[in-house]
Amino acid sequence: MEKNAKIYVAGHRGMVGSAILRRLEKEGYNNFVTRVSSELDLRNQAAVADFFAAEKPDYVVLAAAKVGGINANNIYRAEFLYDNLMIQNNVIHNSYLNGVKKLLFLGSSCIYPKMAPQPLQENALLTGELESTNEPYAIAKIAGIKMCDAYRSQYGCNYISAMPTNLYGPHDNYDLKNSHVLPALIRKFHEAKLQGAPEVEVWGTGTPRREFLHVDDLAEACYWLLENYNEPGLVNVGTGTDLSIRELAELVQRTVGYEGTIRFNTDYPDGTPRKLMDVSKLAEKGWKATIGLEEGVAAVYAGAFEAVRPA
Ligand SMILES: NC(=O)C1=CN([C@@H]2O[C@H](COP(=O)(O)OP(=O)(O)OC[C@H]3O[C@@H](n4cnc5c(N)ncnc54)[C@H](OP(=O)(O)O)[C@@H]3O)[C@@H](O)[C@H]2O)C=CC1
Ligand SMILES: C[C@H]1O[C@H](OP(=O)(O)OP(=O)(O)OC[C@H]2O[C@@H](n3cnc4c(=O)[nH]c(N)nc43)[C@H](O)[C@@H]2O)[C@@H](O)[C@@H](O)C1=O
Repeated sequence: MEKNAKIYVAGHRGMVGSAILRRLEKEGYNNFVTRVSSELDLRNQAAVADFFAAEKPDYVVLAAAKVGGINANNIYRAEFLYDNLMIQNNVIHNSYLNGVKKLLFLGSSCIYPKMAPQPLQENALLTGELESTNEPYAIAKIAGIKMCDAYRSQYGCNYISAMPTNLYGPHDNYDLKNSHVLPALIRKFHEAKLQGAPEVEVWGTGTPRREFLHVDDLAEACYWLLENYNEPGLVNVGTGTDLSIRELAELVQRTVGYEGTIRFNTDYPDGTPRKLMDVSKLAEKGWKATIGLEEGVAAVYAGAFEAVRPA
């Protein structure tokens, strides 16, 4: 990308968008276009069309989405499907209409079938049934991947799709009901320590396995992809290692220094039993994650409660 290129980072206030913006700024890019959702609701077709026609960005990073953990995905099923389809349809189609040179679409590891062989290879897409708790979100994200590919094949658009594993980092969402597991556990253990509570509730059985990538590593990968990657289909972004939710809870407990016990509440769903990314496609091209989980969680915990956002 040219250093003076005009780059629209959609969702620049979110965890991922803000990390990508920081990474691009570090590289010397300074011609950004941004809008918060109250200024530009990306579900609004006419407003998005006007915005693209007026701003004419050269590059687009699509990090705006309706995002949440297992509980939010399961409850707000209509919003996860409608909002995400509308946002990505409007942004991708208007990028095409306005000659955007390259667009990066962010999906998620939940696009893969619930029982796909592990580690999850890119070619597992659409080979089996999805996990029910996040099916609406996954269907929207799969549509986004296919839309990028269709616009590439019919119109020659250079639109690429990256599938990050579960993420954490600065500007995460710490809402106890709607967030992902890692910020939720950091907050729960932190508050239990402050209050001297005897136990912390962790959802599900503790046996599901997840992989966690620091968002600064994701931003590094996205920068690399924007500079170097121009292929159809999807590319996984992760660390290639996972741990059980029980092990994760124990890691957070150690980090926080909480001395009570952990209680698993099986009224909450486990979701997908395992989601470990096969990251060999990116590794073969020379990219790999650098921030270890213990180190990343410690750094996030140190800064977390400055970054808590309202529910
Ligand atoms: N967090 C994770 O663990 C993972 C995230 N991803 C993907 O990464 C991307 C970013 O996620 P993340 O940063 O975590 O999410 P956040 O919730 O932190 O940020 C999402 C951003 O999207 C914007 N947004 C939401 N709805 C609208 C709308 N209707 N109009 C305009 N903007 C909107 C918000 O803007 P505003 O702040 O202005 O309201 C917000 O800044 C998503 O595509 C997500 O699917 C993929 C895998 C894992
Ligand atoms: C990134 C990915 O995130 C979502 O999928 P998920 O990985 O299942 O999400 P999660 O982080 O919320 O949970 C991971 C595991 O952890 C357990 N768990 C324990 N205790 C808490 C807890 O307190 N909060 C939460 N949220 N989970 C907990 C929880 O029961 C589950 O077994 C997708 O919907 C989709 O949005 C997506 O793309």
